[in-house]
Amino acid sequence: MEIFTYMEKYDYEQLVFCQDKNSGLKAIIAIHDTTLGPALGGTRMWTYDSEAEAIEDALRLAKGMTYKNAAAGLDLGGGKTVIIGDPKKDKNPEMFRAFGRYIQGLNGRYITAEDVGTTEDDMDLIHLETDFVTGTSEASSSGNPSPVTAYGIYKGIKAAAKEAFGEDSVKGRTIAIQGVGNVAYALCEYLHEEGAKLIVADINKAAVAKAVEAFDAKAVDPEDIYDVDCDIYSPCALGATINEETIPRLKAKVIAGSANNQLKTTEHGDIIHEKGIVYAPDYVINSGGVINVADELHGYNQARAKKKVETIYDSLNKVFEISRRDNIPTYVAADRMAEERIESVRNSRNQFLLNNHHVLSRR
Ligand SMILES: NC(=O)C1=CN([C@@H]2O[C@H](COP(=O)(O)OP(=O)(O)OC[C@H]3O[C@@H](n4cnc5c(N)ncnc54)[C@H](O)[C@@H]3O)[C@@H](O)[C@H]2O)C=CC1
Ligand SMILES: CC(C)CC(=O)C(=O)O
Repeated sequence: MEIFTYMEKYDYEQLVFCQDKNSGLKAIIAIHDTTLGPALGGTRMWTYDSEAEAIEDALRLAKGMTYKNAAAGLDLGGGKTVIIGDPKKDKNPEMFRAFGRYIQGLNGRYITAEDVGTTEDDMDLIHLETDFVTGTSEASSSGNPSPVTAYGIYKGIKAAAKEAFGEDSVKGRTIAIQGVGNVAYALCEYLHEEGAKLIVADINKAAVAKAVEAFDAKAVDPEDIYDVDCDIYSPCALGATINEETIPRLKAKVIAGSANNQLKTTEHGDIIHEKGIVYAPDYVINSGGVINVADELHGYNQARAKKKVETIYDSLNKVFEISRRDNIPTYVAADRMAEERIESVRNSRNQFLLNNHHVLSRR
């Protein structure tokens, strides 16, 4: 990958490589766009096959955050970090403290949070070095975002069910859930409570066993989740599972889950649109977590955050309406919504304004 060519093509602002030999830290912070405000996005720790794969993941995830934060109506830009390593084996406190110092060095251009492979404890370690971190265990913090993300996914599944089946109840619907980690386990609780029939798959057998036991879910092998008879497919593991290989196998009328970057390419979004599948754009339906942690920046209020998360239902209705009206795929409708908001703010910032950080104010 020609990195500058790629950054220029998709308008990335900054890519930061962080290395600390002492702790083994190898992290990449990608900042996509800060038109709406500082870039907020989680830190993912994952075993990548190559450095190129890690860079690509950081870039794609950061751009997704720009659109997610814009579509959610937050005054925040988009960024994301990936730490290269196995979260089960390679973590140590010094690693997260070193990472915290790199974040501090960005002086507020980037604010981090949890994502796959990182925890509240990791955020606490980062917090020893910087205030530009959310989702810590402090009483004033919003804590782990996953349960709130799950609540937003539940509301979003209901909006998508209404679009596809004419009613938003999931009672009696069969829902195939890929990955039963932090978000999906909490999601299963909501769906089970309302009477949905659940089919689950995960590469972690213990996670599957827990869901089978708690929600009377049916378990299938990870590779078989695309073939099951279901009304709704809910991708809640990693991205790119909607692709040329899986689309012909999917029987669901709705795709709605928490994973980021679910479409392998935009072409796959076009194909599912043509097939009449209702796709809830990933960054709209999974914005509950970021809405929750962003609330912290104004002094966390749980009730206020929950109320805002519930607007995911209305945002998706708006996306479906635009998609129907203009006969465009839902991912295009969502992109338009997000881009219009960013553009309008960009255009309204066309006058010079002296602020605390401007070179003139140092005189
Ligand atoms: N945690 C949050 O608040 C948010 C999470 N997301 C996204 O939602 C997804 C899930 O996040 P979490 O639940 O926090 O992560 P997690 O790591 O707790 O759960 C992911 C689960 O997927 C499983 N998995 C991985 N590869 C798989 C495969 N090929 N087939 C089946 N299962 C597989 C893992 O074993 C794990 O149990 C991620 O894509 C994340 O980026 C998006 C927004 C917010
Ligand atoms: C986990 C969230 C708090 C932020 C994020 O990175 C996301 O929504 O993907």
